[in-house]
Amino acid sequence: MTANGRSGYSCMDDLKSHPLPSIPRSLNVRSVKREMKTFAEASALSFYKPAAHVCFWAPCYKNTMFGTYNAAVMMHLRFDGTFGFPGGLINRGEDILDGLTRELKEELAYNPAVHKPITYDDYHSSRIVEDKLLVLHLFVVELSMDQFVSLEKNATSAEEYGVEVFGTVRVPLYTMNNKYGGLPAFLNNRFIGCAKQELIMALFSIGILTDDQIDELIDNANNMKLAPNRM
Ligand SMILES: O=c1[nH]cnc2c1ncn2[C@@H]1O[C@H](COP(=O)(O)OP(=O)(O)O)[C@@H](O)[C@H]1O
Repeated sequence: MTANGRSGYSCMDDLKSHPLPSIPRSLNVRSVKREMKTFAEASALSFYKPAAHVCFWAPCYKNTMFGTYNAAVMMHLRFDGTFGFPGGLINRGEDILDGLTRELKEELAYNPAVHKPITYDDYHSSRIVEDKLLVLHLFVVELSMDQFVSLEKNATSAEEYGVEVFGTVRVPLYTMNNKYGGLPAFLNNRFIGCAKQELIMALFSIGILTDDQIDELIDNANNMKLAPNRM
């Protein structure tokens, strides 16, 4: 069983029975719900171009002088200066997992034999971008901390490092005493497309954040006046 709550999907077609994930209260708004599609609905949009991205995470308890966190969650800095998840466009006729694996090799030097192969059980959700005719599939993949750290270390040897991607980051999952430093401040970065909402959804599905914590997080992120060194 995965953080996505399911198991036993062996091929792309199996995902057609996958329901919509539960959406955190703060994202349960019309604009988000309109874009979220079940895999079956998304696959029926044959003229949309698919892309797949992955949120790698690993359980890891760390108590630092800035805050405490229970998981390492990976995002990366992209060529355009925004944060997003590793992954990319799937070629016409290509299996989604094959395309995702190809992209991850290019961007992260990901090696399924070392870092754990991604399976359809790791599928989380799909969203459409109507004006770009895109369907964006998100996978949420739990690694061991050893696998996660190996992926971080390998990333600088990837073919696309310094071209399409400028390094992985661990998302700071705590909120500092000033109620802004850490995750609220991180959320005020620029994110590609719906990646910020995908991050919040992934943290909710994994069980790292509850509805109440997400509400508070968004309030704190919006409340930049609490930051001592605001720009
Ligand atoms: O983390 C993400 N979440 C959701 N959408 C993303 C993310 N990263 C990129 N995208 C979107 O996916 C599409 C493909 O972008 P990407 O740069 O990953 O593909 P590529 O590596 O094949 O060029 C773009 O429209 C981009 O806006």
